[in-house]
Amino acid sequence: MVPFTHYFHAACASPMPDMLPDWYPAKRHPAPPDAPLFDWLCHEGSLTLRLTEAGDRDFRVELLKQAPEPAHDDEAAALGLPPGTLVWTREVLLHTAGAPRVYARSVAPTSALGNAAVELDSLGTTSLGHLLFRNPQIRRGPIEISRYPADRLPDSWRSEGLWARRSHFSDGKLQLLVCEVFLQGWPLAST
Ligand SMILES: C=C(O[C@@H]1C=C(C(=O)O)C=C[C@H]1O)C(=O)O
Repeated sequence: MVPFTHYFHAACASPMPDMLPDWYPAKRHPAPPDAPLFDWLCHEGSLTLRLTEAGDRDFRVELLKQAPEPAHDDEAAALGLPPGTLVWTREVLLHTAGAPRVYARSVAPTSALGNAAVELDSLGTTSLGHLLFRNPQIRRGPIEISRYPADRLPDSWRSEGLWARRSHFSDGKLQLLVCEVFLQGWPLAST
């Protein structure tokens, strides 16, 4: 007979089901956050530029990771890919006014990096926003918002219920899904 403790440990060891984000078009979310965070989530222009201005030009990108990895299920669905497809992935922290304020994760099918492939691969700590917003061929799709699963965030910035937004950037060939999570302590005192 299998002892009770065996069942107990097996139950504790089993992975928690992945909490999924619940994306809604920003203006149709049933329980959106208050201003000014909602205004930041809905902002269609460059977040890099807005954060740079809000931090009085004290802005920098900290590169956490840039590598191919399996897409999360919601990312794969948004890009029309089978679950788990390997995608080009870039994760950064956007620092302004002396601290990380936003975690950003951008993913693209490796076959859809388009003409930007070389530039994307060599971005380093240059903001992706510079590349996206200086090219008039690249259009932003509608912004969606959701609370973001804590277990997808870097360890030191893990917190339940943080707000995120995502949108799709494309010039026809490039297919890039950019997700930005507003970290704890938001909004900035200056906003
Ligand atoms: C999309 C933008 O670029 C920002 C910069 C990123 C980066 O360097 O990886 C990622 C997402 C954005 O937060 C923007 O500035 O709006």
